Amino acid sequence: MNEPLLVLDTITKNFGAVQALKGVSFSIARGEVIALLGDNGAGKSTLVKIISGELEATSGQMTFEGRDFGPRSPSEAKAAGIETVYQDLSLCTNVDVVANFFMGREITRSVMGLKILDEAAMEEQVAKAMANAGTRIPSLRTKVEHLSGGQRQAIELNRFVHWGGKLVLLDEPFAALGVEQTKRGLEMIRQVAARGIGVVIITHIMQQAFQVADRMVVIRQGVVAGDMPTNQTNADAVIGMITGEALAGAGPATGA
Ligand SMILES: Nc1ncnc2c1ncn2[C@@H]1O[C@H](COP(=O)(O)OP(=O)(O)OP(=O)(O)O)[C@@H](O)[C@H]1O
Repeated sequence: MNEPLLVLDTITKNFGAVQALKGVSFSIARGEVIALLGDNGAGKSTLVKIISGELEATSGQMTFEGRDFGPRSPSEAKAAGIETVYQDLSLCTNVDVVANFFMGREITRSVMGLKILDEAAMEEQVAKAMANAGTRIPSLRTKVEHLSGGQRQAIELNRFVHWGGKLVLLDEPFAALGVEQTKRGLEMIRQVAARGIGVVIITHIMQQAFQVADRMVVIRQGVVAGDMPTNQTNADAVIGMITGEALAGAGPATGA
């Protein structure tokens, strides 16, 4: 049962002459939150896109739940339970929360031989999912365009969990959010992980990484420059790994 959720083994990615990833290996356990850190251009987004099926690796292997994994499209990754959650890019803003939750998976019932949407049943399921996650939205019939960035993110994460997601990828999820919404977002990530879901979060904000992650993986110039449990490192050591000025294997943490 202790097998990792996702294993990356010597992943490379070339864009023409640019070697964006030069052999990246690490793994993610169920229920683990990994902060993926690195300077601009280090290769973080490329890596996340390979996991989510938006890009194909040039070489290397991945296994997901012990099986070979190499999604050729985001929908293949999604079918396996892996998804990137964007703040609002994948929500339809001109329809309400319930419609977004069920997009493509609507519950229908039959009335005189005609299939119609079972709005009441759908609303009940969304309300339950939101309540379980402690997310409060004034009305589930509100169009998403009237909701805040934080609320939209909460809807996306709830939807992911509800439909059996196993590994969620978040690329700078709080870039456009205020302090309070960021705090709630970080709490929500911990709740998602507590359900056994793996989480990979790209962030440039060290404090967020230390607040939410179990492990830090630092990418520098396309290779893993550091991979350590959060409680065994500190901000100075991580910054050193990001910039390449680290004393290799920077000693034990003295506090973040
Ligand atoms: N589609 C592409 N075509 C060509 N080069 C690319 C492409 N995507 C990324 N790169 C290059 O690959 C390298 C890694 O980029 P990537 O976006 O993965 O970095 P990142 O760590 O996510 O950076 P940032 O924090 O700035 O988003 C960079 O040198 C970038 O210019």
